[in-house]
Amino acid sequence: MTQKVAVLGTGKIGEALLSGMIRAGWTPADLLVTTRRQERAEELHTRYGVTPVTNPEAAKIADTLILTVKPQDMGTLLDELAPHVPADRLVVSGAAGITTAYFEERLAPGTPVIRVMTNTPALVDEAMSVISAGTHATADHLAHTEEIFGAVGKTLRVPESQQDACTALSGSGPAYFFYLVEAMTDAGILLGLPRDKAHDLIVQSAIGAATMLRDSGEHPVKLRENVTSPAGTTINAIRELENHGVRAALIAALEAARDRSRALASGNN
Ligand SMILES: NC(=O)C1=CN([C@@H]2O[C@H](COP(=O)(O)OP(=O)(O)OC[C@H]3O[C@@H](n4cnc5c(N)ncnc54)[C@H](O)[C@@H]3O)[C@@H](O)[C@H]2O)C=CC1
Ligand SMILES: O=C(O)[C@@H]1CCC=N1
Repeated sequence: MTQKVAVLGTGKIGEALLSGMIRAGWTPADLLVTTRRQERAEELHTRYGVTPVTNPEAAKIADTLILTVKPQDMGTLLDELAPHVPADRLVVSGAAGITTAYFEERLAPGTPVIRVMTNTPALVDEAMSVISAGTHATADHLAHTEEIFGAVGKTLRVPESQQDACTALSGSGPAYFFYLVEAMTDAGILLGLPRDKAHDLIVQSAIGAATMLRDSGEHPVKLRENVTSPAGTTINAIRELENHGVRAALIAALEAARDRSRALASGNN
Protein backbone atom coordinates (compact mmCIF):
# COMPACT_ATOMS: atom_id res chain seq x y z
CA MET A 1 0.00 0.00 0.00
CA THR A 2 1.25 3.48 -0.84
CA GLN A 3 2.29 5.47 2.18
CA LYS A 4 1.49 9.16 1.99
CA VAL A 5 3.74 11.45 3.96
CA ALA A 6 2.93 15.05 4.84
CA VAL A 7 5.49 17.61 5.95
CA LEU A 8 3.72 20.20 8.09
CA GLY A 9 5.53 23.56 8.24
CA THR A 10 7.83 23.12 5.27
CA GLY A 11 10.66 25.56 5.99
CA LYS A 12 14.40 24.86 5.84
CA ILE A 13 14.36 21.45 7.52
CA GLY A 14 11.06 20.35 6.00
CA GLU A 15 12.23 21.22 2.49
CA ALA A 16 15.61 19.53 3.02
CA LEU A 17 13.81 16.35 4.06
CA LEU A 18 11.31 16.55 1.24
CA SER A 19 13.94 17.11 -1.45
CA GLY A 20 16.03 14.23 -0.05
CA MET A 21 13.05 11.89 -0.07
CA ILE A 22 12.44 12.71 -3.74
CA ARG A 23 16.15 12.18 -4.55
CA ALA A 24 15.85 8.82 -2.78
CA GLY A 25 12.96 7.78 -5.05
CA TRP A 26 9.78 8.81 -3.21
CA THR A 27 7.01 9.77 -5.61
CA PRO A 28 6.14 13.48 -5.33
CA ALA A 29 2.43 12.57 -5.68
CA ASP A 30 2.71 10.74 -2.33
CA LEU A 31 4.16 13.79 -0.60
CA LEU A 32 2.03 16.57 0.86
CA VAL A 33 3.18 19.87 2.30
CA THR A 34 1.63 22.52 4.48
CA THR A 35 2.89 26.08 4.75
CA ARG A 36 1.78 29.30 6.36
CA ARG A 37 2.08 31.36 3.18
CA GLN A 38 0.39 30.58 -0.16
CA GLU A 39 3.45 31.72 -2.21
CA ARG A 40 5.60 29.23 -0.32
CA ALA A 41 3.13 26.45 -1.11
CA GLU A 42 3.26 27.36 -4.82
CA GLU A 43 7.05 27.49 -4.73
CA LEU A 44 7.26 23.96 -3.27
CA HIS A 45 4.72 22.65 -5.78
CA THR A 46 6.65 24.14 -8.71
CA ARG A 47 10.02 23.00 -7.40
CA TYR A 48 9.14 19.40 -6.43
CA GLY A 49 5.67 18.57 -7.75
CA VAL A 50 4.41 17.94 -4.21
CA THR A 51 0.83 18.73 -3.19
CA PRO A 52 0.10 21.68 -0.92
CA VAL A 53 -2.76 21.03 1.52
CA THR A 54 -4.07 22.52 4.75
CA ASN A 55 -3.04 21.05 8.09
CA PRO A 56 -6.43 19.32 8.65
CA GLU A 57 -6.33 17.92 5.08
CA ALA A 58 -2.84 16.54 5.74
CA ALA A 59 -4.15 14.79 8.86
CA LYS A 60 -6.96 13.27 6.83
CA ILE A 61 -4.95 12.13 3.81
CA ALA A 62 -1.44 11.27 4.99
CA ASP A 63 -0.40 8.16 6.91
CA THR A 64 2.61 9.93 8.40
CA LEU A 65 2.66 13.53 9.58
CA ILE A 66 6.09 15.11 9.98
CA LEU A 67 5.90 18.31 12.00
CA THR A 68 8.77 20.69 11.21
CA VAL A 69 7.57 24.01 12.60
CA LYS A 70 9.64 25.92 15.18
CA PRO A 71 9.16 24.66 18.74
CA GLN A 72 7.51 28.00 19.57
CA ASP A 73 4.86 27.36 16.87
CA MET A 74 4.13 23.75 17.82
CA GLY A 75 1.37 24.58 20.33
CA THR A 76 -0.58 26.61 17.76
CA LEU A 77 -0.12 23.94 15.09
CA LEU A 78 -1.31 21.21 17.45
CA ASP A 79 -4.34 23.24 18.53
CA GLU A 80 -5.36 23.34 14.86
CA LEU A 81 -4.28 19.82 13.98
CA ALA A 82 -5.07 17.57 16.93
CA PRO A 83 -8.88 17.34 16.46
CA HIS A 84 -8.30 16.05 12.90
CA VAL A 85 -5.64 13.40 13.54
CA PRO A 86 -7.02 9.84 13.63
CA ALA A 87 -5.19 7.71 16.23
CA ASP A 88 -3.70 5.46 13.53
CA ARG A 89 -1.59 8.25 12.06
CA LEU A 90 2.13 8.29 12.81
CA VAL A 91 3.13 11.73 14.10
CA VAL A 92 6.82 12.57 13.80
CA SER A 93 8.16 15.72 15.41
CA GLY A 94 11.35 17.30 14.11
CA ALA A 95 11.31 20.12 16.66
CA ALA A 96 14.02 20.80 19.21
CA GLY A 97 13.09 20.23 22.81
CA ILE A 98 9.44 19.21 22.51
CA THR A 99 8.87 15.80 24.09
CA THR A 100 6.80 12.93 22.74
CA ALA A 101 4.69 13.23 25.94
CA TYR A 102 3.74 16.78 24.87
CA PHE A 103 2.20 15.39 21.67
CA GLU A 104 0.65 12.37 23.36
CA GLU A 105 -1.15 14.65 25.80
CA ARG A 106 -2.71 16.63 22.94
CA LEU A 107 -3.46 13.87 20.40
CA ALA A 108 -6.05 11.08 20.50
CA PRO A 109 -5.17 8.36 23.03
CA GLY A 110 -2.84 5.77 21.53
CA THR A 111 -1.51 7.94 18.70
CA PRO A 112 2.04 6.84 17.86
CA VAL A 113 4.60 9.66 18.16
CA ILE A 114 8.28 9.72 17.25
CA ARG A 115 10.77 12.47 18.01
CA VAL A 116 13.61 13.15 15.58
CA MET A 117 16.47 15.62 15.66
CA THR A 118 18.10 15.96 12.28
CA ASN A 119 20.47 18.67 11.00
CA THR A 120 20.98 20.91 7.95
CA PRO A 121 23.48 18.62 6.15
CA ALA A 122 20.23 16.88 5.16
CA LEU A 123 20.52 19.28 2.21
CA VAL A 124 23.50 17.26 0.93
CA ASP A 125 22.32 13.85 2.14
CA GLU A 126 24.79 13.92 5.04
CA ALA A 127 22.37 14.52 7.91
CA MET A 128 22.68 12.97 11.33
CA SER A 129 19.16 12.20 12.55
CA VAL A 130 18.55 10.82 16.04
CA ILE A 131 15.26 9.04 16.58
CA SER A 132 13.28 8.20 19.73
CA ALA A 133 9.95 6.43 20.07
CA GLY A 134 7.11 7.70 22.21
CA THR A 135 4.86 5.45 24.29
CA HIS A 136 2.73 4.06 21.44
CA ALA A 137 5.24 3.92 18.57
CA THR A 138 6.07 0.39 17.42
CA ALA A 139 9.13 -1.16 15.76
CA ASP A 140 7.39 -0.67 12.39
CA HIS A 141 6.90 3.04 13.11
CA LEU A 142 10.57 3.37 14.01
CA ALA A 143 11.63 1.52 10.86
CA HIS A 144 9.38 3.72 8.71
CA THR A 145 10.82 6.87 10.29
CA GLU A 146 14.36 5.57 9.71
CA GLU A 147 13.48 4.96 6.08
CA ILE A 148 12.27 8.56 5.70
CA PHE A 149 15.21 10.21 7.45
CA GLY A 150 17.63 7.66 5.98
CA ALA A 151 16.91 9.39 2.66
CA VAL A 152 18.98 12.38 3.84
CA GLY A 153 21.79 10.75 5.79
CA LYS A 154 22.53 8.61 8.82
CA THR A 155 20.05 7.70 11.53
CA LEU A 156 20.58 6.58 15.10
CA ARG A 157 18.04 5.42 17.68
CA VAL A 158 18.53 6.94 21.12
CA PRO A 159 16.49 6.92 24.33
CA GLU A 160 14.41 10.08 24.46
CA SER A 161 16.30 11.10 27.63
CA GLN A 162 19.31 11.72 25.35
CA GLN A 163 17.49 13.85 22.77
CA ASP A 164 18.40 17.22 24.30
CA ALA A 165 22.08 16.24 24.42
CA CYS A 166 21.93 15.03 20.80
CA THR A 167 20.31 18.31 19.81
CA ALA A 168 23.31 20.11 21.32
CA LEU A 169 25.82 17.83 19.58
CA SER A 170 24.50 17.06 16.12
CA GLY A 171 21.37 19.20 15.73
CA SER A 172 23.30 22.40 16.34
CA GLY A 173 26.65 20.77 15.48
CA PRO A 174 27.04 22.06 11.92
CA ALA A 175 26.82 25.64 13.23
CA TYR A 176 29.93 25.12 15.38
CA PHE A 177 31.92 23.91 12.39
CA PHE A 178 30.74 26.84 10.24
CA TYR A 179 31.71 29.17 13.10
CA LEU A 180 35.15 27.57 13.26
CA VAL A 181 35.66 27.97 9.52
CA GLU A 182 34.59 31.61 9.78
CA ALA A 183 37.04 32.27 12.64
CA MET A 184 39.91 30.43 10.91
CA THR A 185 39.27 32.41 7.73
CA ASP A 186 39.59 35.59 9.80
CA ALA A 187 42.91 34.25 11.04
CA GLY A 188 43.97 33.82 7.42
CA ILE A 189 43.16 37.49 6.81
CA LEU A 190 45.26 38.46 9.83
CA LEU A 191 48.13 36.42 8.40
CA GLY A 192 47.86 38.34 5.11
CA LEU A 193 45.96 35.93 2.85
CA PRO A 194 43.13 37.06 0.56
CA ARG A 195 39.74 36.05 2.01
CA ASP A 196 38.77 33.75 -0.88
CA LYS A 197 42.05 31.83 -0.72
CA ALA A 198 41.87 31.59 3.09
CA HIS A 199 38.30 30.27 2.77
CA ASP A 200 39.30 27.63 0.20
CA LEU A 201 42.26 26.45 2.29
CA ILE A 202 40.15 26.07 5.41
CA VAL A 203 37.18 24.42 3.71
CA GLN A 204 39.38 21.83 1.97
CA SER A 205 41.20 21.18 5.27
CA ALA A 206 37.81 20.70 6.95
CA ILE A 207 36.66 18.27 4.24
CA GLY A 208 39.95 16.35 4.46
CA ALA A 209 39.79 16.17 8.26
CA ALA A 210 36.12 15.13 8.22
CA THR A 211 36.81 12.40 5.67
CA MET A 212 39.71 11.08 7.79
CA LEU A 213 37.53 11.13 10.90
CA ARG A 214 34.87 9.12 9.09
CA ASP A 215 37.03 6.74 7.04
CA SER A 216 40.37 6.13 8.79
CA GLY A 217 39.03 4.37 11.86
CA GLU A 218 41.59 6.34 13.91
CA HIS A 219 40.77 8.14 17.14
CA PRO A 220 40.72 11.96 16.75
CA VAL A 221 43.55 12.24 19.29
CA LYS A 222 45.78 10.05 17.10
CA LEU A 223 44.84 12.01 13.99
CA ARG A 224 45.73 15.28 15.74
CA GLU A 225 49.00 13.86 17.11
CA ASN A 226 49.97 12.87 13.57
CA VAL A 227 49.77 16.55 12.58
CA THR A 228 51.62 17.76 15.68
CA SER A 229 55.40 17.58 15.03
CA PRO A 230 57.96 17.95 17.84
CA ALA A 231 58.96 21.62 18.14
CA GLY A 232 56.72 22.24 15.12
CA THR A 233 54.00 24.72 14.23
CA THR A 234 50.88 22.85 15.32
CA ILE A 235 51.85 22.47 18.99
CA ASN A 236 52.25 26.25 19.21
CA ALA A 237 48.68 26.66 17.99
CA ILE A 238 47.40 23.93 20.34
CA ARG A 239 49.06 25.67 23.32
CA GLU A 240 47.16 28.88 22.44
CA LEU A 241 43.87 26.96 22.12
CA GLU A 242 44.47 25.47 25.58
CA ASN A 243 45.54 28.87 27.01
CA HIS A 244 42.27 30.35 25.78
CA GLY A 245 40.20 27.55 27.22
CA VAL A 246 38.72 26.47 23.89
CA ARG A 247 38.02 22.91 25.09
CA ALA A 248 36.22 24.21 28.19
CA ALA A 249 34.38 26.76 26.02
CA LEU A 250 33.11 23.99 23.74
CA ILE A 251 31.95 21.90 26.68
CA ALA A 252 30.15 24.91 28.18
CA ALA A 253 28.66 25.84 24.78
CA LEU A 254 27.16 22.41 24.22
CA GLU A 255 25.88 22.30 27.79
CA ALA A 256 24.13 25.65 27.13
CA ALA A 257 22.58 24.26 23.94
CA ARG A 258 21.38 21.17 25.83
CA ASP A 259 19.87 23.39 28.53
CA ARG A 260 18.07 25.50 25.93
CA SER A 261 16.61 22.37 24.35
CA ARG A 262 15.31 21.35 27.79
CA ALA A 263 13.84 24.82 28.33
CA LEU A 264 11.99 24.66 25.00
CA ALA A 265 10.32 21.49 26.28
CA SER A 266 8.83 23.37 29.20
CA GLY A 267 7.31 25.99 26.91
CA ASN A 268 10.01 28.58 27.69
CA ASN A 269 10.00 30.70 24.53
N1 LIG B 1 17.53 24.72 11.35
C1 LIG B 1 18.17 23.69 11.87
O1 LIG B 1 19.41 23.56 11.78
C2 LIG B 1 17.43 22.61 12.56
C3 LIG B 1 16.12 22.78 12.95
N2 LIG B 1 15.47 21.77 13.58
C4 LIG B 1 14.09 21.91 14.00
O2 LIG B 1 13.31 21.92 12.82
C5 LIG B 1 12.19 22.77 12.98
C6 LIG B 1 12.11 23.73 11.82
O3 LIG B 1 13.25 24.53 11.77
P1 LIG B 1 13.58 25.35 10.46
O4 LIG B 1 13.30 24.53 9.27
O5 LIG B 1 14.93 25.90 10.68
O6 LIG B 1 12.49 26.53 10.61
P2 LIG B 1 11.77 27.35 9.46
O7 LIG B 1 11.26 28.60 10.10
O8 LIG B 1 12.65 27.46 8.26
O9 LIG B 1 10.53 26.41 9.05
C7 LIG B 1 9.35 26.33 9.79
C8 LIG B 1 8.21 26.61 8.82
O10 LIG B 1 6.99 26.32 9.44
C9 LIG B 1 6.00 27.21 8.95
N3 LIG B 1 4.87 27.18 9.87
C10 LIG B 1 4.80 27.66 11.14
N4 LIG B 1 3.58 27.42 11.66
C11 LIG B 1 2.87 26.77 10.71
C12 LIG B 1 1.56 26.23 10.67
N5 LIG B 1 0.72 26.34 11.70
N6 LIG B 1 1.15 25.62 9.55
C13 LIG B 1 1.98 25.50 8.49
N7 LIG B 1 3.25 25.98 8.46
C14 LIG B 1 3.67 26.60 9.57
C15 LIG B 1 6.73 28.52 8.87
O11 LIG B 1 6.08 29.41 8.02
C16 LIG B 1 8.10 28.06 8.36
O12 LIG B 1 8.15 28.08 6.95
C17 LIG B 1 12.34 23.45 14.33
O13 LIG B 1 11.45 22.87 15.24
C18 LIG B 1 13.77 23.20 14.74
O14 LIG B 1 13.90 23.02 16.15
C19 LIG B 1 16.05 20.56 13.77
C20 LIG B 1 17.33 20.35 13.40
C21 LIG B 1 18.15 21.36 12.81
O1 LIG C 1 18.93 26.30 16.91
C1 LIG C 1 17.94 25.55 16.97
O2 LIG C 1 17.10 25.68 17.88
C2 LIG C 1 17.74 24.47 15.95
C3 LIG C 1 17.65 23.11 16.59
C4 LIG C 1 18.94 22.44 16.29
C5 LIG C 1 19.55 23.29 15.31
N1 LIG C 1 18.87 24.36 15.09
